Amino acid sequence: MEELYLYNTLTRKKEKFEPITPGFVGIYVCGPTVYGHAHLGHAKSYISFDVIVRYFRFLGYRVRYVQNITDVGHLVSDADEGEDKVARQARLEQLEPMEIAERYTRSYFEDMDLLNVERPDISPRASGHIPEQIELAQTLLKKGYAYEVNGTIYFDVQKFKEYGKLSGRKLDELMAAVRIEKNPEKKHPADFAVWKRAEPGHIMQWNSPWGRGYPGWHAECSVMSTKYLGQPFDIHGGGLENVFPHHECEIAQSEAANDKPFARYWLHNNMVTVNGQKMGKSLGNFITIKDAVKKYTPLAIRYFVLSSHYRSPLDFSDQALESAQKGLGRFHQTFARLLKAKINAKGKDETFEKKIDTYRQKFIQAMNDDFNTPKALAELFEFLKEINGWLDAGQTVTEETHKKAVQVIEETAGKVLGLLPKDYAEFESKRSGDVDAVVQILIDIRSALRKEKNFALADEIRNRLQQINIELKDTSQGTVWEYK
Ligand SMILES: Nc1ncnc2c1ncn2[C@@H]1O[C@H](COP(=O)(O)OP(=O)(O)OP(=O)(O)O)[C@@H](O)[C@H]1O
Ligand SMILES: [Zn+2]
Repeated sequence: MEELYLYNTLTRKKEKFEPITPGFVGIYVCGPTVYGHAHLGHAKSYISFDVIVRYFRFLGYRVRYVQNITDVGHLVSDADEGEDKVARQARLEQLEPMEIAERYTRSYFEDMDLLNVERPDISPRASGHIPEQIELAQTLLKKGYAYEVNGTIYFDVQKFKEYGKLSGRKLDELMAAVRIEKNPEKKHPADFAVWKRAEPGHIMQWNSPWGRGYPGWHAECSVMSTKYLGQPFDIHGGGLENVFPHHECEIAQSEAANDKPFARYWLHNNMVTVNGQKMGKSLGNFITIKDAVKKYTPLAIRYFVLSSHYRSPLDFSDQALESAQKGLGRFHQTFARLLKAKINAKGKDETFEKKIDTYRQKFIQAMNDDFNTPKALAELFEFLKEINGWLDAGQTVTEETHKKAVQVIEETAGKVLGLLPKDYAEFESKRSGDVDAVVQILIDIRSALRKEKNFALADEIRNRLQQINIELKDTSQGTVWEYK
């Protein structure tokens, strides 16, 4: 198996990927908080991890991909304060919180399907794992890593010596950095709620050994990842802004509760920005995927995301998306040209086969270097240039080599990057076949008209075809046609 290197936020370096169980990869990625339609920021996160999962599968691993749905517990402020995001939206739309969660979960999957993002293997919901989250709080209390104040269970960060190892933050710095009003219930300002008591009027609440309450935001990811992947598991992913506090807290509570490392590799995607500022629901500077697809094709959005590295920020602009749309258009055009090319010899073309192997290898090399999609795409463009050269006049197009070129594009650009429409090959060959047949009928009628000296009507056929970019050429072998 190829050697794959990935950048691990935990160790701050690129490391060779070694699965915990040979041949298997367990990956957990923080999913959306379902209180609004997904935006282009989400597109970057979930397209990036989709390609990562697809690439592991391409390498031959069996992957279990778990991505949660946050339908409870994510408060308006990441620091345990304010209203629940889903409950707030329910109040605004005058619906049940679970109606909001259901509506936006469906909307999320609709959008991801459009963007050709494969569905995770398991999409667990926070509200479906309340007993597990209560159990986590109980274990932490029993082991002395947590304390109860009036029905809220706080994690005691000072008890967990490694707190800060992911984000590189130190407890005393955190103490100094707290700007928000100090919560008198907490022993240290960085302590966080594993379980919270429900204040009067809080809609989503459950029974617990400490009275009515609801889980803290970080608890769901700790319990749902390990429930389905075991502890430790291979890869934990999410957006960069979740390193602190979310992922730092997940590590603390899971490692404290189970005395085992939590996840081996931590992968974080950078942000989609607008004029340099993070695109976010709370910030109101977002473009929903539903709006974006009114102007750009879903695959152009996907291509836009993959044209920068997942760890690089990506600034949104109409201009950038327009150029992505054009770039992908060129890509599809050449691929269509390859599919439609006339094969004029049997067997293979050794020289071109070598080139195909080289480009396939270069694609793999780029992806093995921390999933470098911009580099992989650049290699594919070079490959397409070569294909154009190969197809240009006078070349022999051999059957086997043609098939191999198509296959390599299908597996790299299609299977791994997801940039080819699902039924592309079928659609293109069927469409070009139909056009061929129809134009041939017109060519035959035109010849008959010319024989009858009805030149006016014959010319009309030619001119009308020209208006739709189909050019007829009268050669010594008869009339042929091509796109202008
Ligand atoms: N602008 C963005 N660029 C890249 N990833 C993002 C962006 N915004 C959110 N994400 C990622 O999408 C995932 C789900 O985010 P979530 O729905 O919980 O919150 P959010 O949309 O960031 O909320 P808000 O926009 O209110 O901050 C997270 O992993 C998050 O890091
Ligand atoms: Zn999470």
